[in-house]
Amino acid sequence: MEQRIGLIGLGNMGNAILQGILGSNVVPGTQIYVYDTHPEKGEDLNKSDGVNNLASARDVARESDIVFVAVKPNVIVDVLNDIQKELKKNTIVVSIAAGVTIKTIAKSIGYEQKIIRVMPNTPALVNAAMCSITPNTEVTDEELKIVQELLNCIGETEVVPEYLIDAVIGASGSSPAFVFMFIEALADGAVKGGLSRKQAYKFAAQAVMGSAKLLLETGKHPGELKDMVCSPAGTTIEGVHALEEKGFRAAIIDAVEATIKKSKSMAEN
Ligand SMILES: NC(=O)C1=CN([C@@H]2O[C@H](COP(=O)(O)OP(=O)(O)OC[C@H]3O[C@@H](n4cnc5c(N)ncnc54)[C@H](O)[C@@H]3O)[C@@H](O)[C@H]2O)C=CC1
Ligand SMILES: O=C(O)[C@@H]1CCC=N1
Repeated sequence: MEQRIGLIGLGNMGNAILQGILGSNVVPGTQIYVYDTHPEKGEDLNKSDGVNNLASARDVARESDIVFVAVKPNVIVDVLNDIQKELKKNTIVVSIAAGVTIKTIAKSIGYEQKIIRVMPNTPALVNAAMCSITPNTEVTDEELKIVQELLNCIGETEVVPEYLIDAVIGASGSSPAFVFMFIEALADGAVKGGLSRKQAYKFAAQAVMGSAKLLLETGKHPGELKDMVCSPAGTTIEGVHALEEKGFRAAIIDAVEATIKKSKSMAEN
């Protein structure tokens, strides 16, 4: 890929995107420009991968054709206002901030700028992210494909209209936290049954990963896959009953709904 890539913010997500791109060799390190207010985050990269660790967000914006802005939602507007003058007409600005709309971004950098909102998740750290992608009307199909190709370095992508990003946050942006709580609870139960903590995490995590893989690869309905586990008068149906009694599904739907509500309220502010 000939585009020069910028990354502003090298925290959990910025660093995951950077490592994914570097690992895939889609773009060489020398064609990547980064800035974080903690410059030490980019220093080692500079030495080992040739990544350009620059002195300001403005410098990154000036050098890049595609700029990923991976800072927290409460600072993104300041960063966008800061870099606005350095953007070229064709520079694509990619925001991964939760609850920050394309309109808010455009207000800072101009309504004619090419903008893409992406909602990734932390499995990006192991190249297993699920990312939604939403371009504004200035982005061409070819440009969208280029950004999709970059994001494929960290996982899977789906294009969605902007009004559905809140739901994506519930389903995949925030949900890794819920899944980790589930794995922790499964392991706690297994430890109660006598399994060592270390083995309990391995059994529980592998079961979650394997189940997700089974669903994705077979395309079967989750209910059908659940039924395949439940032998008549067996062990699993006892556990299913216990979960239903405790309102397991309703608790998860409530959690996703709470996430969506918060995301919408952030967008309104
Ligand atoms: N953590 C997650 O699971 C997900 C986060 N996001 C979004 O990703 C964005 C970043 O989140 P994280 O990586 O988790 O946060 P983080 O706190 O790990 O990283 C933010 C980074 O930005 C740097 N930074 C702060 N102000 C800056 C500035 N003015 N210029 C340059 N760098 C600056 C910080 O030093 C830090 O390294 C947020 O907007 C969040 O909504 C989206 C999906 C999932
Ligand atoms: O909690 C948050 O706001 C971010 C967005 C999605 C996951 N983490």
